[in-house]
Amino acid sequence: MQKIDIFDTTLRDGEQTAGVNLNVLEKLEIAKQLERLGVDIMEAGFPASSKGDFQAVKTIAETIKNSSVTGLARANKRDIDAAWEALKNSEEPRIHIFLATSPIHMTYKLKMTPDEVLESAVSAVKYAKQKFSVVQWSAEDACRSDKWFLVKIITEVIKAGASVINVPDTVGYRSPQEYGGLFAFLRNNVPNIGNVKLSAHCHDDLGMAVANSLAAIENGAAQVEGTINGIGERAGNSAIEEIAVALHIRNDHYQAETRLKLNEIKKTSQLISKLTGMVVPGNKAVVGENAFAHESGIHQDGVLKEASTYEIITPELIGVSSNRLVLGKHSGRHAVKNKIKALGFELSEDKLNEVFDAFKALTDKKKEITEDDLFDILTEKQTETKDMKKYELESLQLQYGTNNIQTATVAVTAPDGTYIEEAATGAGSVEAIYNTIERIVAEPLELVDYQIKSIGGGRDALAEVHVKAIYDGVESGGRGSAQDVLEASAKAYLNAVNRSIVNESMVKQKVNL
Ligand SMILES: CC(=O)SCCNC(=O)CCNC(=O)[C@H](O)C(C)(C)COP(=O)(O)OP(=O)(O)OC[C@H]1O[C@@H](n2cnc3c(N)ncnc32)[C@H](O)[C@@H]1OP(=O)(O)O
Ligand SMILES: CC(C)C(=O)C(=O)O
Ligand SMILES: [Mg+2]
Repeated sequence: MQKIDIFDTTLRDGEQTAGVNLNVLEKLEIAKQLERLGVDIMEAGFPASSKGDFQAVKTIAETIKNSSVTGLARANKRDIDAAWEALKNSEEPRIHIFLATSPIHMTYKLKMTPDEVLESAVSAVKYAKQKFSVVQWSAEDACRSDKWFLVKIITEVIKAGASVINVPDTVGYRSPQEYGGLFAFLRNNVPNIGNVKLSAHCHDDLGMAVANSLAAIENGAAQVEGTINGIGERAGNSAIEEIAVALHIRNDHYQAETRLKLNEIKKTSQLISKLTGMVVPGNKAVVGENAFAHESGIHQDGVLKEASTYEIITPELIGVSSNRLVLGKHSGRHAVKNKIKALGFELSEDKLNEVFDAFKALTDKKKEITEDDLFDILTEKQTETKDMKKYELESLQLQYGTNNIQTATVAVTAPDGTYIEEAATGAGSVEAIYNTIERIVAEPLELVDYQIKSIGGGRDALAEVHVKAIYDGVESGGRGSAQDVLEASAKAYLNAVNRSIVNESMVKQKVNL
């Protein structure tokens, strides 16, 4: 099994993400977590770029013991000196010098000839080698460079003292086949390539960063660079967690491994998302909120029977406690039944069908059905008195205006089966509804208490209303839940009426006995 070094650049290339700016303490916290994750090398920043970054790299270099710490430098003495001052007290002082080698960058950005670039790279590496035990050199924009020029400059910087050669796809331009091919080409054509480690550094402009990094490994890269959650300049860098998990899950194919503690991945991802403000998309591979969530009935059924039917990665592998079966529009009976059991309910097949129907009806109104929603359906279904005829809400309509008297129109089916529709007004919407219901029901009705709360969280949470009312001289509690507070209010009031009717009839039955 080949060992692949993980070079994490979350604190340097990751921090180059537009809008991200980490202070020293935030960088230090991330560095400690990267050390716990077990990255081999962390690039803590670019010491010459600012006082803050210099201080961050120095603090991290002096704190972290179980990962090597490095810093970026341009090919000039000032940057190399700044890097040395920041890194000299680290366990293994290591510098990362870069210089662009592509015609586009040399001509327009550096305004240097290839010979000047070669000379500058060699003298920077020689200078750095007098101070640092490990010098890494990167050919910026290597993938748009002339490959024979790459051979020439890499040969010379190795002679000058570089022990790691990085071949970045700076603008995410290459396909996996091409990028892997470039590594094979360099291995075959740079005479002293055997003296160094080859490193891959990919960007995600065309969505191929991770695939390219894996292709580099297949063609001799012994180090891969990237960031957690794939953050970074423009479309970002290779996501380290994806590379590491791919190597682990497909080690039959890659025959390579890292020393990362994979069960620290989720925590690391969450910390970095929190401190950078870069939200991880739900469908992101490995660390997305939905990476272990199943919504559709056929998948949920499969996962309940055997998780590996639809999971190639176990949640525990990356430090997530369990998968999630999300109850929603696409869920089937198996998953609902499983959740009902987990909530402690034993239902007959008939009751299960009723609950399932109510569940499906709710999915037309709500995206995700929470445990609280299901519990609400279950308690409603378990406690309803089926054999008793009662008032049922058919429709509710409100006319509302901030400075108006409110008007409600309520339609119900009465216990004798007749359809009744009434309208009434009130100072508020609930009062208008309750005045209308009082007109509908046969006996006098009086509201004693009204309370409302939400079931679960979120904007689409169900509303639950509890009332106390006296109907025909009998006091009863009533409850109603619905996504709309006014519908829940109407249901609760009618429920109180129905329960008074039931209570009254039970008392009568006892008297008759
Ligand atoms: C591919 C990458 O990710 S490379 C890393 C990119 N990261 C960053 O740029 C983040 C930090 N950068 C900064 O804070 C600033 O750019 C600094 C402090 C480094 C430099 O700032 P300034 O001196 O104002 O220069 P500015 O950024 O405008 O221009 C860059 C200069 O460096 C030169 N340069 C670029 N790369 C290199 C290199 N590898 N070696 C030497 N010089 C270089 C450019 O040609 C340009 O030189 P010029 O001023 O003679 O035209
Ligand atoms: C500094 C270099 C390695 C870089 O980030 C790139 O080329 O993308
Ligand atoms: Mg980069």
